[in-house]
Amino acid sequence: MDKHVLTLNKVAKRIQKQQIIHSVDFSLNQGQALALCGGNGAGKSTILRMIAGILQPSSGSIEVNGVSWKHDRQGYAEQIGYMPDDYRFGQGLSAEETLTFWASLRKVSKDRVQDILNMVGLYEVRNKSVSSFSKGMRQRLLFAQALLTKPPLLIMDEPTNGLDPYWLESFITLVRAAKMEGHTIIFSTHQLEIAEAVADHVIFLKEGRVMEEGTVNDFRQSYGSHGLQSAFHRLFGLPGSIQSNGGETR
Ligand SMILES: Nc1ncnc2c1ncn2[C@@H]1O[C@H](COP(=O)(O)OP(=O)(O)OP(=O)(O)O)[C@@H](O)[C@H]1O
Repeated sequence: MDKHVLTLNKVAKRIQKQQIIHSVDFSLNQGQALALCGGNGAGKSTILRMIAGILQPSSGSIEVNGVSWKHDRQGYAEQIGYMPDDYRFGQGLSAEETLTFWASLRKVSKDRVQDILNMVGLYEVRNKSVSSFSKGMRQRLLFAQALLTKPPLLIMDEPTNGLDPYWLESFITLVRAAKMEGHTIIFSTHQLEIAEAVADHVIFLKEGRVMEEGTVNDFRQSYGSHGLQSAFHRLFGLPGSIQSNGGETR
């Protein structure tokens, strides 16, 4: 039997009097990628922040490789890399200085910093101030820091926001390579084509509940060739939905 890298067991989150996440269960095996999809406010970031240990569930449990944040924070932190949906970088620091700072905190070698700058296409601009970077360049820097320690679990909140088509392609290649290297990946996205390109498993969330889940193939079998788009349209009631018999729009 495959060993689960990530397990969520009846995870719920209440903030003040609002139930943000209702009992969510899922697990992921090594090398698998899971996409969390859904409209604005569905609860994607909240789930990812709980997995990243930034928020604690109100009930239920989360384990990464059998380690829970509650029982072993240091051990848990070593299991994960987290790419937030937004981050305020230190003023005036270059890309290389920023990554070197994170690398020193995590005892990562300087060689790894150079390798990863190369990998995400920021090597040429490594000495430029991050404050001069575009959104897409900042996203690539955040992706680099999440992968610095080669963590077993990579958590990414809207990783492709602001990427142009070239870097979107490159991102897909990087994520596929990370999977091949054995990283397990969970990410949120509004871009269903990204989910389709890299995810093994997709979960649609609405108002903090899992509405539908399955493999990309499961969605194709249920909804036709535009499986994820059709499921999204059905769940979120957008016009122009695609019929289940093979992708004709109404
Ligand atoms: N600290 C908080 N206090 C109160 N409500 C919150 C808090 N954090 C999140 N929420 C609410 O929880 C719900 C889920 O938010 P979340 O950011 O997880 O959604 P999301 O699916 O990531 O949305 P988006 O796609 O817009 O980023 C929203 O209704 C949001 O307003």
